[in-house]
Amino acid sequence: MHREIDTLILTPDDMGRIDHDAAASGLSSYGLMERAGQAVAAAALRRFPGALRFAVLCGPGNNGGDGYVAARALQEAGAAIAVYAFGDPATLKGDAAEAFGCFKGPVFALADYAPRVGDVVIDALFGAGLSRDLPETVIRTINAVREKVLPVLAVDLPSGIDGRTGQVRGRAFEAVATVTFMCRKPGHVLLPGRMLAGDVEIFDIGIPGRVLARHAGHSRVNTPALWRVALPTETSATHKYVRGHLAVFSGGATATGAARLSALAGLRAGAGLVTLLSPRDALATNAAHLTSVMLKPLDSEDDLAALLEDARLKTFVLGPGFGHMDKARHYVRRLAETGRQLVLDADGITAFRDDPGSLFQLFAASDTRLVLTPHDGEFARLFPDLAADKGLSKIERAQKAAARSNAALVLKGADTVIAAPDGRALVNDNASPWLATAGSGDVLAGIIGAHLTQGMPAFEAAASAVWRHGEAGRAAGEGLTAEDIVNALSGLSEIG
Ligand SMILES: NC(=O)C1=CN([C@@H]2O[C@H](COP(=O)(O)OP(=O)(O)OC[C@H]3O[C@@H](n4cnc5c(N)ncnc54)[C@H](O)[C@@H]3O)[C@@H](O)[C@H]2O)[C@@H](O)CC1
Ligand SMILES: Nc1ncnc2c1ncn2[C@@H]1O[C@H](COP(=O)(O)OP(=O)(O)O)[C@@H](O)[C@H]1O
Ligand SMILES: [K+]
Repeated sequence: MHREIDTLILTPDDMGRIDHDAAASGLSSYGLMERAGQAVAAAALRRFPGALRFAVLCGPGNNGGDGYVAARALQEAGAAIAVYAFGDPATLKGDAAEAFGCFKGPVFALADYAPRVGDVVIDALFGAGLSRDLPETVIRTINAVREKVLPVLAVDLPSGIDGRTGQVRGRAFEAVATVTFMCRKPGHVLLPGRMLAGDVEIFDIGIPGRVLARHAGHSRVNTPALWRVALPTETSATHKYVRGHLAVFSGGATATGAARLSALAGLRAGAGLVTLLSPRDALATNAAHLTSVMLKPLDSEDDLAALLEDARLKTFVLGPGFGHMDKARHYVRRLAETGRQLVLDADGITAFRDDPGSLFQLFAASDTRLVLTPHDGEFARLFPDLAADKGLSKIERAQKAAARSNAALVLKGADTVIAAPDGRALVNDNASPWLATAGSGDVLAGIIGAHLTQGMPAFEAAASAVWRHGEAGRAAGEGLTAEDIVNALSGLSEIG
């Protein structure tokens, strides 16, 4: 069953406020730590029944406190353990000091840990509180553990991952699995953190949902439950114009493939009709490759103006293989001024690199009608300051860009983030690495266009399209081409 907290992404700051609030409402904070440590021990025993020894590495804060609880629980279960501390455990405070006090056994200095084959490492050095690059002693330990290729179970986050951004602070453990508490943090879903965390187990340590909800921001993992209600419903009264008419701009004679991929994807993703708008010099090439997609000549702004007299044409995709920067800008202006919805991708984005503000201005005063689908390189062309700000997480970067452009923003990659101007953000996690193939982004643009033209709001259209693109990539399997992603779209079982 879907539970709201399974999709929430909370920053370490959110989590700090939640802890504080939970304590203020009478919940024992040591009780939370006790349950956290017990969950870690249970995961360790379940995952590593053949461990010769659990090396529990404990840090100077509450993450270390969880480690001492886990060490005690493992000891009580009869497992062999060895506990190593970074810093003097006598200086621990609060709950962590209590957890240390309850552990009866020797604690050695971290620098003395010599990893040996058969060890399973429980990494309780740093979690949400990591605030700067790791100290040298810890880096040496991580290197020694990695050298011996020992399995690591991380508590909350692998040490070295910044929980807010997913970036590595100097060096990080690579965990087989990570046990975290209540909700995922950005560090579990954004790269490279996601790769280094392994399987993420989310354990409920008993913080009430109402306390979580009070401090939860607008970030979620992209799942169908979040947009399923906005999906178009098929009834027997459906006809092709109800399902919308999507138009895709083709590039010139030598660059037509990308737009055809978008167009075909649009049709498979449910647009009732799709028309490819093609320069005359590319008509013959396009015609030779198209059957169900319709074809119309279009060479100039005047041609476009005539076309736009048909009010049923509400949704456009511009960018894949388009080529002409001036034309792109002029066409986009026309589309904006006549109230059309637009997916702007690839060359369509690059066309505004010298004056991104002019693009944002065109779509500023309305509901969200623009979807921007940049990869990192294209993003930097429209939002150079945000791209350069290394202090921002990918989620924050996308949120700021969406607000500035009044667009639904799809910041692509293996950890695609979809953001809305009102601050909502979804991180996608169902994409297979095989999606990194030429034309894959063109397919995505077509799916988004199809969802828009069927009446979904921009943010939901984009989020559901990214998810379907991911599912289609999985279904198509290893070695897929962009054509395979398109074909897999129609074979997908009902969403979610
Ligand atoms: N509700 C929750 O969120 C709960 C959190 N718990 C645990 O508490 C952890 C967070 O605890 P803390 O906020 O104490 O944070 P951490 O234990 O992650 O680390 C904080 C300590 O490390 C120091 N520090 C930070 N970066 C350092 C660096 N680069 N070099 C040297 N020292 C550094 C800080 O000064 C502080 O003493 C979570 O990750 C989780 O494991 C659990 O106890 C259960 C409840
Ligand atoms: N390593 C990866 N894992 C999963 N998805 C990826 C990966 N790399 C790229 N993608 C996805 O593949 C698509 C590539 O789009 P894009 O960069 O525009 O490429 P192209 O222009 O070749 O179509 C995007 O949807 C992106 O999110
Ligand atoms: K940790």
